[in-house]
Amino acid sequence: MIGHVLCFGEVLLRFATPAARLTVQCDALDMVVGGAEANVGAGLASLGHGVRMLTRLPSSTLGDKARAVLGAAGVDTLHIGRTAGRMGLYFLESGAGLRPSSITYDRAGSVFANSAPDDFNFASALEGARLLHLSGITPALGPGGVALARAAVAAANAAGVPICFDGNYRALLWDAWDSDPRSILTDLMQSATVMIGNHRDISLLLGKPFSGDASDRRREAALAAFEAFPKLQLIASTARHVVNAGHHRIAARIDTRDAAHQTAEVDVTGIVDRIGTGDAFAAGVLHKWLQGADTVSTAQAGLAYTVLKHTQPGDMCLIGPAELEAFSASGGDVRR
Ligand SMILES: O=C(O)C(=O)C[C@H](O)[C@H](O)COP(=O)(O)O
Repeated sequence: MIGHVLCFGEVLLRFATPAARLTVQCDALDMVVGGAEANVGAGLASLGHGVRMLTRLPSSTLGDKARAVLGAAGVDTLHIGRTAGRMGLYFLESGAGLRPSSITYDRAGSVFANSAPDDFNFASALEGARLLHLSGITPALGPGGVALARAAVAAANAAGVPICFDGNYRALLWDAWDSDPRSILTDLMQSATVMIGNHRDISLLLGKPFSGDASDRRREAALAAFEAFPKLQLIASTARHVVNAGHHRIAARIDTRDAAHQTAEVDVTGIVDRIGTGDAFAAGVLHKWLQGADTVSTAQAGLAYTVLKHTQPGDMCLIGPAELEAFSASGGDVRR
């Protein structure tokens, strides 16, 4: 495979209560395959890019299921290692109205979390790659996850492959061990060319407050990040205002060293599934970044892909390029 995006991270199974139900009210849960980096990979593959997944899965029917779903999305799964052990899981209790959804992780000791850098052939998976995508979830898994993220980044640097890093801050994971997210994430960000994250993520990284939603605050944060991280070329973020669980207002923003563009806000009502929408945003942005597009069309594609994901159940956005290009903020009637 040549010219692919390599996605590195844990693939999970999600077990979700049906719409609006509490766990205590359910006898059955819906199972889908997810995981932040896998979601970005499935989105990019659906948009027509070559994508390879680098991870490790259990040699069980659960691992088979995860690999089959990625393969069906068009992702190259040949570099996925298999070994005895457990699958990382997460449980989603679906919110409704003013009651937000909540997530319970059950992923400690998974095959991926227990892996060592030597369990992966980074150099071979990166051969011919245009980009390595990873996120702040891998180092949040514990000291072993930090070692994995560092090894992936070092291998990409050695191979001259640019890196996209999605902050994906997960307090539940960082708080579960004696972690120092600022120093770990700041160190990884030194190697990033593309950052998916907003002014609050930059605040965490730099230890400076950039609160407030005004556009100039966001620009100030972006410029501080460009100064702190020498390789960084592009920062992509969303501005999300939550009205209730089924209604958000979302804008997309792209900052480069010398330009910024923030789209108009889109009213997203009747949300079917909010999980994975950040990853869909990343996929939409990278889709255009890989084409060398300008800030305006990159922001628009990120916005369109994340808005479209809100209409789809599951973690992954499997919408193709034609529908992405045809997206209009006012929706439309049945196409026939
Ligand atoms: O939390 C994790 O570790 C996961 O990987 C599970 C989900 O697949 C992603 O969290 C989705 O992320 P969003 O696109 O930000 O909703």
